[in-house]
Amino acid sequence: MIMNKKHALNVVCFGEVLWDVFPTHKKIGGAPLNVALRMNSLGVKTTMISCVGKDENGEDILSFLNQHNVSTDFVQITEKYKTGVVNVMINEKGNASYDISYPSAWDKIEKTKPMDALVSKADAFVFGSLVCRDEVSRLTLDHLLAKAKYKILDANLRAPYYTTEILTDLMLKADFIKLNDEELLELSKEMDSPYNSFEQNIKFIAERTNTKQICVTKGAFGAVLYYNDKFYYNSGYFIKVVDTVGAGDSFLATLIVRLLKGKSPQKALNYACAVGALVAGSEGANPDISGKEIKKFMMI
Ligand SMILES: OC[C@H]1O[C@](O)(CO)[C@@H](O)[C@@H]1O
Repeated sequence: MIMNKKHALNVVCFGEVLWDVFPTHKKIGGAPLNVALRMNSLGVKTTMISCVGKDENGEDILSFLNQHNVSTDFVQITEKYKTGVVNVMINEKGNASYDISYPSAWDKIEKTKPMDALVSKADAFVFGSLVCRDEVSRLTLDHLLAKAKYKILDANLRAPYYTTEILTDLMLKADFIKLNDEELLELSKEMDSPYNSFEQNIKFIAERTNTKQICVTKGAFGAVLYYNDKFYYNSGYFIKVVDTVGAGDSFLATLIVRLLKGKSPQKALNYACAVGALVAGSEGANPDISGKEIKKFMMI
């Protein structure tokens, strides 16, 4: 990755845009969209590649993104499929589970020529595994991965929509992998890791997938960053959890932006953990959080 503090950063996020439907209300969501919104709030020009249906939910997503200055030039509109909707269930600890409608418009992102130039010029390209559940979007992603210069995989495993084969392929192509602790364990086992420790499994995946940068989140207990052969740790910030929806997405967005801006890995990790905690302490995936609020929270 080329660290460049001077030019204005621009990032492309690829994948699901949808409405998270909670028992009493709905909130905008989709992991790559959550990343795009948070990066944008941190001052990075972000473009979303996705697809919505020709319906009210789709119009609402487009206007939300436009209001928040996330470019929608590459959000396709289809008459054949509905805009994505996800039923979100929150348990007593604030942890979420998802019922993700299929097929949704974002399963059908078609490859176009102008996307190639957009992606090849971007400082970073963010994608996840859920978007691979349908062949149309998966092939488009595969094509774009060959163009992107810094590829960030946010695994975001959503059962039953992934296979170890697809995951391994995505990890092999990625320059940076983000997992949570459960995902690390699951993937290490699937890949026949002989280890039990966190660090050994991270190194194992790094070697197997030829990836120098891996970050693993640990919920309330912070995160571990393996960055060019060194480990960095943050043990978490205390927050009363409202719901964990999108906390990992905002964490990743913040971490990547800080690293791209040339901050030290440790400082970038600390800042990202604080943002993740603040999101978990608010409703939905995309609460507004100011720089002032983050700094104040980190001083507690
Ligand atoms: O992307 C699938 C689901 O995961 C989330 O992004 C949270 O990480 C939700 O907003 C969405 O419904």
